[in-house]
Amino acid sequence: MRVKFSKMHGLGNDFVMLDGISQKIKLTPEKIRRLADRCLGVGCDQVLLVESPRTPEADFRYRIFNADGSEVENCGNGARCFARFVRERRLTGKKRLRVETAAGILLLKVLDSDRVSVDLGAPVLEPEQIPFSADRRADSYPLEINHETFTIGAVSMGNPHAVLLVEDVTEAPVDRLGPLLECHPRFPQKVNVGFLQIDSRDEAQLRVFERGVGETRACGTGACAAMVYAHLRGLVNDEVRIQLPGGALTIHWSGPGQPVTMSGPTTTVFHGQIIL
Ligand SMILES: N[C@@H](CCC[C@H](N)C(=O)O)C(=O)O
Repeated sequence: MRVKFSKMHGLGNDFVMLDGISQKIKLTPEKIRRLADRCLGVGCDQVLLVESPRTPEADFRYRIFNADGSEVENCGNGARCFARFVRERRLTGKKRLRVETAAGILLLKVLDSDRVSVDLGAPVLEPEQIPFSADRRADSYPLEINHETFTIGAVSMGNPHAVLLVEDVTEAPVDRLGPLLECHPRFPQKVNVGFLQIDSRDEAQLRVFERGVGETRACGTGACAAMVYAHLRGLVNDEVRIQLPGGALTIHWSGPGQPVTMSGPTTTVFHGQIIL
């Protein structure tokens, strides 16, 4: 099967974008792993597949696959690239889009200069819905890893996130703790792990070890989860500029029950074809 794709990225979090409306595409975990492989395929953190919606309220459905082949619920940087992709591929001319994901409907607004803003809805904080094993909901939780206790925040932005506060993000033990936390038994569906340094009430820095990928240059839902945790702890204002290794995102959240919005850039790198 010969498939057309676009290679895109949001702050260096990179994607192979597939139009599953104009072409018939049958993906398997093995094909996804090959597409994502940086030596044997195109190379990316996530493969994103655009399909027709299953509900009349949405313009499109988009499905998200991590580089390890697993299908996941949400991807913030991917949502921004999706909005640009469907317009570039002339699948729509709309600047406001409603897109169906496994996590529900996202509202996207195409702004000027290739920027897109995403309304990801309200964060989920109830442990069993994250899912995270805890007796009751709390702003932070003690978590034991190899006989050491860490304090974490647990938030779902449609997909699960753990957030740890660190003094210095450049020195954060991302490579050591990331894989241990990703597969921690208290997160039965595994978890994305964010290491957050607060610089002021309006600025922070973040590195994310992504479930099913490893450390990426940026994680949109990770930045939203980090904002939610910092806000719950009373450390930041309602709007924060979060600096990730690949660049900055602006995140807005005014508190529990309110939607989180994220805005940031999108880049198209090249278009190609591959035999899958
Ligand atoms: N890069 C993403 C998140 C992609 C999915 C994540 N790895 C998961 O397994 O939930 C983003 O920008 O949000």
